[in-house]
Amino acid sequence: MSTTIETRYSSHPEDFKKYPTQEIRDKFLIENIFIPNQITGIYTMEDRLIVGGIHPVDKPLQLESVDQLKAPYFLERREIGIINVGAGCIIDVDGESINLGHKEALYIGKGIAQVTFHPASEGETLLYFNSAPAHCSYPTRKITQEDAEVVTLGSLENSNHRTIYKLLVNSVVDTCQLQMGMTELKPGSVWNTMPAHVHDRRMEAYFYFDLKEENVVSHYMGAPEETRHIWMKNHQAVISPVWSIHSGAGTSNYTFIWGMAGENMDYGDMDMVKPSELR
Ligand SMILES: O=C(O)C(=O)C[C@H](O)C(=O)CO
Ligand SMILES: [Zn+2]
Repeated sequence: MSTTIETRYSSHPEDFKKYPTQEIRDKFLIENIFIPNQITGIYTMEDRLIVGGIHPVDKPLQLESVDQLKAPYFLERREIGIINVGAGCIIDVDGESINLGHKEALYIGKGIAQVTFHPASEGETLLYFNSAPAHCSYPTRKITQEDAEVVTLGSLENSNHRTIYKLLVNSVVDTCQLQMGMTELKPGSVWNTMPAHVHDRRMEAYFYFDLKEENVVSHYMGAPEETRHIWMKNHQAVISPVWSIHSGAGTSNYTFIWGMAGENMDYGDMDMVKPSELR
């Protein structure tokens, strides 16, 4: 088996307040996203999102069903969004070969039985993915940065100047409940998602990359009135339950992928929190 998925259960916001550092890390941080010649991930009970990585090195990897799904194939009742954070590579989707470049996204809908990831001919193959339960089949689509809905937010003065590429959102592609995109911080800016927000309608996962070995991100989570932080490195992901803010400050700029699943498909549906209200 080259596909291994670990289950993580949900946490109550009142219990979360009592967690020591290691328990917060064990329950929310995903430290090892890329394992050579493996497809690995976490099946979180937060909206049943699967968060993972695909890292073929010297052989193609096939997306296989896992025990948690009790399904003949992975996408029998699911959709998946994949964002390439490594070298350009080929993905076979039901016999069609798709070339996916760096920072491009691929949406594959429910009902696709055969998905194979090939190692890049040059450079590392690093594919980050989110997968959510799906009620109907939408067509497979590659989404480039040119196809994305792009917004630039923040300012250098507030250390939060960043460009948001909305890749898998309902103005760009049809999905059942998955939304994904990528936010690039400009040099000199370190804060993402500040002012912070929550959205009871959708959980979220963040994956940090483009971060040099010596740099880290302090990711903030928890209810706005009682936050905690998790120190994160390059190529690590974090689960954000619906009651939690999700924001971070790095020791340099960086890029991150956000992905959401849940009740609605409205990217802008956020309950904003003023920086002065955070505790
Ligand atoms: O930097 C930001 O702000 C974001 O990227 C916010 C995320 O897209 C998000 O949290 C969407 O709900
Ligand atoms: Zn959010």
